Amino acid sequence: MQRVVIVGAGRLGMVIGSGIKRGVPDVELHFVDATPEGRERARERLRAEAAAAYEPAPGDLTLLTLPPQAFPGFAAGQDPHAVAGVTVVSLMAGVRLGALTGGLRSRQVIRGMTNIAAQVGKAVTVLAPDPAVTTQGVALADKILAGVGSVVKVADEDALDAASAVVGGGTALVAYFADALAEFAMAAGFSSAQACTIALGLLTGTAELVERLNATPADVYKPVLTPGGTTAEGFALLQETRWQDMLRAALEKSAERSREIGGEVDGLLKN
Ligand SMILES: NC(=O)C1=CN([C@@H]2O[C@H](COP(=O)(O)OP(=O)(O)OC[C@H]3O[C@@H](n4cnc5c(N)ncnc54)[C@H](OP(=O)(O)O)[C@@H]3O)[C@@H](O)[C@H]2O)C=CC1
Ligand SMILES: O=C(O)[C@@H]1CCC=N1
Repeated sequence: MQRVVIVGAGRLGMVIGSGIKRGVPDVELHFVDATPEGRERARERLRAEAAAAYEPAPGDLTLLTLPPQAFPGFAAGQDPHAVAGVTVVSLMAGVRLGALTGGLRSRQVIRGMTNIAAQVGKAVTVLAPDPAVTTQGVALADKILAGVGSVVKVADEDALDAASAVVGGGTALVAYFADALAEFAMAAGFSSAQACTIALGLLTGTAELVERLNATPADVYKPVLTPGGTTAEGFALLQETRWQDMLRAALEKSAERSREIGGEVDGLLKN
């Protein structure tokens, strides 16, 4: 049975754990968490083993879902010989490969980013392996994370700061947008349940169209803009207010914060 150890039973750790339980067969799920509450959460909700100390075994896949700033303290307590036989995937925003490999004193490390859609098997996970990770290590990470959604591999870890913004935070942006649509429907007199049905239909219907038509999102929105019609009128206002530029700027802010967190963690590791 493949052991998967999730370090950090917080929001992301629990979601990934539940996605793995649901979507990946023959996995023995273990949690490590700093607090009794975190460990209890993992035991109760996921019926997983949970411990305070990280005790890796050769062949494990370890997923790091700690707060980035907690990584240096966590890494300092680890025995590099024990970690050597393990493939480690960090899902922490900003923490750079150099910090991960230096902190853990192992090169079997992959920097990744994912999102909470893992809970329903629909995450996108971006992986940037350290060049020294074995083929088996990459294949193991790929197999487990493919069980909770799609996997995208990149050679340059710089893409991971953008991924923090658009992949990690993207679910929040999409839900925030859908929330505005639902709010509009409610303000127009639809009940909260009806507004939710409308928002959900828009999210799933649009996603399915993009998928089934093998299209891009732009391919899907353009045919709705009937010349002289209602949607084009509203879109004109969005374009006037440079709404897409605003969204890009917000994503760039998030990516910048990811780079900044990377710097903070590098600083903590040096001290
Ligand atoms: N939330 C999300 O949607 C996403 C989060 N991420 C990344 O996941 C990581 C966690 O985020 P999130 O789940 O939101 O945060 P949470 O604070 O909910 O989870 C972090 C968990 O780690 C535990 N923890 C802290 N220090 C240690 C330690 N030394 N050893 C073991 N466990 C520890 C915390 O325990 P306690 O609370 O008791 O301190 C908590 O349970 C971050 O690095 C974030 O960048 C990435 C993509 C998406
Ligand atoms: O906001 C954060 O820092 C984390 C990483 C991406 C999503 N949540």
